[in-house]
Amino acid sequence: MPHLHIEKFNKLELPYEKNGVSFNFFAQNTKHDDEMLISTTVEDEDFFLLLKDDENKTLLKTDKLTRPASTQKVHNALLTYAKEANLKVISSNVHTSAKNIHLEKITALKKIEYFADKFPDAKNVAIEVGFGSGRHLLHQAKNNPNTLYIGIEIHRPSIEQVLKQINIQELDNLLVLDYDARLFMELIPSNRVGQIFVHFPVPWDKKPHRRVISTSFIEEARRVLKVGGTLELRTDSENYYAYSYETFINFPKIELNIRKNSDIEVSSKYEDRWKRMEKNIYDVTMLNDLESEQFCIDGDFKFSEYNNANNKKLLDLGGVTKRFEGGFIHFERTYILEKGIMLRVSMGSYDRPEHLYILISANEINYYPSMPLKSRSNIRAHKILNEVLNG
Ligand SMILES: C[S@@+](CC[C@H](N)C(=O)[O-])C[C@H]1O[C@@H](n2cnc3c(N)ncnc32)[C@H](O)[C@@H]1O
Repeated sequence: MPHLHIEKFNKLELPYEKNGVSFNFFAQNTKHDDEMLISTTVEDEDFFLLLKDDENKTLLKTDKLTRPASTQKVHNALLTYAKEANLKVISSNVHTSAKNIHLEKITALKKIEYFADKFPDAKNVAIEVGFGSGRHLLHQAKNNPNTLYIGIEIHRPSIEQVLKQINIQELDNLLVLDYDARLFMELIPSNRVGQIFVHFPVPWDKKPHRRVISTSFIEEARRVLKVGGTLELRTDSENYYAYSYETFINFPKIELNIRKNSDIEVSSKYEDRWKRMEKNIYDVTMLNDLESEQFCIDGDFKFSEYNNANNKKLLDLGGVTKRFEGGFIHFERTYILEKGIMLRVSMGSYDRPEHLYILISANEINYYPSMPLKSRSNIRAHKILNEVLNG
């Protein structure tokens, strides 16, 4: 992750704007004096830079939760802050090198709002979850020009690598999304997708709640797949295979096809490695035979009339969790701003929570940098949040 180790931090007078980078406000962690966030905007994208003490040095990097997909924006923000605030940089992995021309004219990288506003109306849609090096995804897109591929990944270097290839290979039927695929599923209209690929997902043997395959993922897959559409899991992990098989077979009615050590058209980097190690490879393909109802999630993320008299009291929320059936809202951290406070929360369902900030000023409350995804559990968590803020 891009970062600068600096000798001593200097505060700029905010707001401050230079070279298309705006620094808007500071947010000081109330529990940890050594942690501060700097709200930053680059080309309409809002995110935080994070300032933190690190073994006698000070570290300036991006906040994991809000960092933008483009590392170029992060580099620009870090270098601009360092220069404008006269920071003495001890060490850095941020390069001032020439821009990567392949990443300059990116149109394939979409934000979650792009899909939330209006899901693409292409006739054939296929999705790959966790495409990694992208070999399979790029191969599919190149060989099926009439299908729109949506690749979802959370690992930035993989995303940049694939964006570069999309540009080089001039593919116009491949979109990339930097997001948790488990949350993305709820945005897809019913009966729209022909194929969902989950190839070599991280097994998460010690943290099974982080696995992509789960009962709710399969439920959503069945809803979004067309009749005849498939969800294809390919894994080298016997544990993951056994766990997934059990999860699939627990459905009262399901059609599965199971194969062992069968080759597919293109072998991914992971697959090559496992094959060299002579590991077995398992495929579980679920064929969807259900026509699902269109679904509509009622509710919104409006905040009710807010009485700021309780403002400071909200700082006591740090560490508090409110639960409801199927979900929760947890107040992770609290911050003091010059004009208000900020809360960092995780909310939604247990197996795919969303992490967000909430800015609370004298008479306004907003999610930052963007709204939660419109899922049932997020709507319910938001209701509880409203009650807590006004309680
Ligand atoms: C073991 S790699 C496999 C990559 C690729 N499919 C292959 O076969 O080479 C798993 C990938 O899934 C991504 N990933 C894990 N959880 C994810 C999630 N919830 N949403 C999207 N991508 C995810 C990881 O970042 C990683 O790149």
